[in-house]
Amino acid sequence: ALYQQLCDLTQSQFDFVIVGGGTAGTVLANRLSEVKGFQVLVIEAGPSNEGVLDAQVPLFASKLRNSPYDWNFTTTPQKFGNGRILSYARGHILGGSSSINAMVYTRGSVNDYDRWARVTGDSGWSWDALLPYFIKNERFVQPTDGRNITGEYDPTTHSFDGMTRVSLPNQLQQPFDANVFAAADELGGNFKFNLDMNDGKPLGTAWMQGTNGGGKRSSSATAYLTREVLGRTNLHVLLNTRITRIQRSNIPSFDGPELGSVEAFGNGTDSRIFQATKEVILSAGTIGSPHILFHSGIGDAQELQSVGIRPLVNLPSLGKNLTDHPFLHVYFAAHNAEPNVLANPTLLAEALEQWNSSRTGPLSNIVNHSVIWGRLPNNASFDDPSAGPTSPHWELLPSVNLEPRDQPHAVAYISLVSPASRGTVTINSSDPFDSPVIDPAFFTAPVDVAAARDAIRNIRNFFAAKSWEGYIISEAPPSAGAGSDDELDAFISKTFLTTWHPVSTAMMSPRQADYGVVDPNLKVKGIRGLRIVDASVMKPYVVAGHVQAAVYVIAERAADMIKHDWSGRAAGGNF
Ligand SMILES: Cc1cc2nc3c(=O)[nH]c(=O)nc-3n(C[C@H](O)[C@H](O)[C@H](O)COP(=O)(O)OP(=O)(O)OC[C@H]3O[C@@H](n4cnc5c(N)ncnc54)[C@H](O)[C@@H]3O)c2cc1C
Repeated sequence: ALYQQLCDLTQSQFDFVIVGGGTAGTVLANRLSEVKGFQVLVIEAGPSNEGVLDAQVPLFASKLRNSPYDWNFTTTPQKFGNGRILSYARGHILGGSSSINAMVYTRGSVNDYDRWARVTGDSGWSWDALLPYFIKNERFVQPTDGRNITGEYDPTTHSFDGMTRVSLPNQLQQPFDANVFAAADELGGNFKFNLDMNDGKPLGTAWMQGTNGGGKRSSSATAYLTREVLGRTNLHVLLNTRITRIQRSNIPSFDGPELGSVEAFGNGTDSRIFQATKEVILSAGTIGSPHILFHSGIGDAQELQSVGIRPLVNLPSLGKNLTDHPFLHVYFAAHNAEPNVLANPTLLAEALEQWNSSRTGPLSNIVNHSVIWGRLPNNASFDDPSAGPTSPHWELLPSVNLEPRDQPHAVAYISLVSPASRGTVTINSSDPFDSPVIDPAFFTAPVDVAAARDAIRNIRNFFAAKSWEGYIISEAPPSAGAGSDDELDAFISKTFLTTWHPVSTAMMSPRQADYGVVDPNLKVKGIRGLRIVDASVMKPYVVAGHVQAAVYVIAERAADMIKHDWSGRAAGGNF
């Protein structure tokens, strides 16, 4: 059942209490409640995703940022950005960030996951071992324009009966899309055509795939918490309720949790304690999970004491290793560029009518229709921060005319997907309602600056291809004319943003390691009965791609681990 507010739920004790109904939390809610003997509670701070148009129409995704469906965090002043502060979106809605994200679906590379397996000592985190979970998660569907998509993807890479809808662009944007692939064929090399970027070897130019199906966003809420799932009598989803702390359980139990209760606050002043008899599972995300743990006395003991929190478990790695992908925009003035639907009220009204009636047209698309993944040259004078030769250093996302600018334009969004910089999440007060202090420390590793320069030079080469003659006029401000390393660095420093992919603040480490936050089974070190299942556990290497697919497989695998650990012990267990 779905409860809109704290006072609607009378039951206080459950087998599992999942904190955060986001991308990972809703997967767990679905999978754990498949076991009829498990009583499962999910607590989400945000409201329902039902009826939120901006969370349904793919091209409206950007309207969800700086809205009530966003936690509206900001970063600390960024050193490389001359003190600039960035807004740092995180989903505050059922489905979490999967309900507000840009819907790009990329799995990452074979090397990314094989590195996780190597550094955690658990082969279950390798690409081959996780492949069944990608398959379990994905449901590939046809685009809504009904075109023949042969040659735009490799069907053998995909699953057609999983949960999260994945598709190709629902309507092509011509001549832009055709030009992208003509330029890729013309230039080859870094840009050569790749039939499917999701087969573990993403390098090259590929058609974009997104978590939208039937012309609508497919979030973890729409895919995993369907009406039928919400109808299960053993699943309870509580909205608009914020968890501030995890505490010692007052239920005496030999194999039950040590920290088995959570402190919950509703939208008013009402508060309650919920008890888990088996496990509390933190799925509050890369920012939310460490934030709750700090206020529960878990983290670096000295840092906690300095803000007046009594330490319970000393875990110095918590909140460290924040890893994110910096983001840049490079603009090119363009002739005949396809119109900006979002900026023209007449076109927007027509497009919305089309979307309402058939889920087709420009609003049914995610922002990008294609993507280019590339690597720094082999002779680069830095230690390679990537996971290996199948992992890109940068991603170029060619797009057209989607931002309010004076001139029609093409734009390349650049994401640096194998960064070496590491930041932190900390707290500066003992009040759990105060925002955490977020420092992604972008570009503090020089190799990240080198990768950004290389990406900018590559997108210039790409748009200089003959295939763009008559379309691209010239590079536009603010990057136009920045040629030397120093000039490029100045442009990067003035303009970089985030791709909103923070991970690793509660990283995995081998079971016996005295660093790290969770073991390879995602159990918090030094505490019984507490797991973390979300993007924060990625061993301090983000996948070289957009991260939601990785979060889905982490959650799917975690659900199997949890079922396995409690199988036979679930009252009336039913597998
Ligand atoms: C604007 C944006 C664009 C993105 N674009 C893409 C993209 O195109 N492709 C891609 O692959 N990835 C993208 N990402 C990243 C991806 O969506 C996230 O990495 C992923 O969804 C994170 O999943 P999670 O389960 O770790 O956290 P989330 O999905 O963020 O879930 C955490 C949940 O916990 C809840 N919560 C937090 N604190 C509390 C608390 N104290 N009490 C109760 N509930 C709490 C939150 O409200 C949220 O619902 C984007 C992210 C953002 C924000």
